[in-house]
Amino acid sequence: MIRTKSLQFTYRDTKNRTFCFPDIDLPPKEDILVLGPSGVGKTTLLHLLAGLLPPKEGDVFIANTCLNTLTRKQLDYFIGQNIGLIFQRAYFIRSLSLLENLTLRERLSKKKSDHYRKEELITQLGLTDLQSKRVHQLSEGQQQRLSIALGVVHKPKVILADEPTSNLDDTNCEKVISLLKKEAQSCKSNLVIVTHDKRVKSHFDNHISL
Ligand SMILES: Nc1ncnc2c1ncn2[C@@H]1O[C@H](COP(=O)(O)OP(=O)(O)OP(=O)(O)O)[C@@H](O)[C@H]1O
Repeated sequence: MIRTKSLQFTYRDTKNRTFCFPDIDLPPKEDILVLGPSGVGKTTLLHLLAGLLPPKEGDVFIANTCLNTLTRKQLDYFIGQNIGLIFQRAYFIRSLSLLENLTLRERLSKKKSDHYRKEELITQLGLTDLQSKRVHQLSEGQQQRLSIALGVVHKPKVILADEPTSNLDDTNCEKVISLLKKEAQSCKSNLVIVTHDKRVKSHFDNHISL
């Protein structure tokens, strides 16, 4: 479940611009696209939902927890357990292999290690032959697919994906959309996707436009 109320945000160095976001009320297991022109604040909204940015005004509720009421330590733990963020630009430890990056993400969530799950994700994303490669040896599209695996490996309650298909060809775009939907379904998670990609829009009914 994701709920926001009267959410506003201002970046410290651009105080003359305040983003005011429409309220969101997303029941468990529902998915939604966030649409809008470049610069309107889509990524900012995603980062507010992920607890990475503190709102100037308003509240974010994830699974009935109001993020604003948590201490820094509680928030870090909550994010690790419940949020799966797939960044627009992928963040990895470049000196580690694909599999080692996944294992590290799983450890950070403090959830039980599940080797079968990692293998399954790697296979579904067509990365089987690459699992021992260091991340810097992967193509951009392969890194984007790894980024998706990192976002869902710990079975988060909320999957937040920022342009998850922008570097992918049609075949991999289809794979990623169906994997995200399947993961959201099997983990009973909400799925929120920021996108400009027409190929993604046709797969979802719900959207908010900023
Ligand atoms: N850390 C930051 N400090 C100051 N301004 C920022 C920061 N991050 C983003 N902005 C500005 O806030 C605005 C909204 O950025 P955001 O990335 O949320 O937009 P977006 O809708 O996701 O854009 P795009 O579709 O191009 O990715 C932009 O004008 C951007 O330059």
